[in-house]
Amino acid sequence: YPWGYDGDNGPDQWHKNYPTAKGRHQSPIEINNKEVHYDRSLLPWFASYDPGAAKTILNNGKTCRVVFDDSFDRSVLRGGPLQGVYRLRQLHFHWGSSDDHGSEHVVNGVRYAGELHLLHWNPKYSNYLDAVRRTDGIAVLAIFLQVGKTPKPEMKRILEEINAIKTKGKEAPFPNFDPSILFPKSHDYWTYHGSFTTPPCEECITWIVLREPIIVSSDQMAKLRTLSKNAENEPNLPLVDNWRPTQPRYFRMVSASFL
Ligand SMILES: NS(=O)(=O)c1nccs1
Ligand SMILES: [Zn+2]
Repeated sequence: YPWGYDGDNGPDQWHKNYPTAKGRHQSPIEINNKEVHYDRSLLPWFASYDPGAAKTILNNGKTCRVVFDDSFDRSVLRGGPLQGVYRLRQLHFHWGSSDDHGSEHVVNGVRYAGELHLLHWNPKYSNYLDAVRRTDGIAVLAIFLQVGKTPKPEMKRILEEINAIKTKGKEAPFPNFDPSILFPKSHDYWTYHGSFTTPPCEECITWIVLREPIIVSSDQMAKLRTLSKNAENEPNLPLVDNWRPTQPRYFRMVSASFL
């Protein structure tokens, strides 16, 4: 079923074809200091990524995604709230139509210009599709994009490829890339149990949301907005505002790794 982010197939309608979208463990959520619980037993998280695992970059009409070889424990995330290692499968972005919004998670009322998601799956399950059916199947590391004067040079590599994947379905080789170069200095994080922020919205994700945003320039955000959600031979529809509004937290605890 075609779902999207606006009008009749937007986030408020997703539940009609994807009933889980109205579940009790949906993402994204608002993270408010007053409701966060500092958990001193939370461990630091570690990413050990092999640059050689990077394969391609693509525009799927919904986001810009970089895909990695996840056929063995080649690029993994471990520690933090996680048991064992989780395999890096892909990274992608969410962004707005202007710099004052675009992130999915909202921190103390602050919306960032965008949000980077690095998706990992638990290899204790036989494959990715099996992992998305398990509450501990997926781990997503989320990093906010904040607009500032001194852009992160490491974002350049991804943005240089944008011209090759302008329209839906376009894909380009993206070899030799270690996404940990995009990480901010601090590894402080919040963590909670939630879902995919896109349909079918399975509730299988341990979210690890970094407190420190990475700084991108307004031009870099504008570059992302030059992507189109239509295919090459269709009328141009800018790919912008591909973020889901925050969902009810219900009885979930958001834990912080920092005081
Ligand atoms: N935005 S997300 O990381 O929850 C995601 N949706 C589909 C694949 S990965
Ligand atoms: Zn995402």
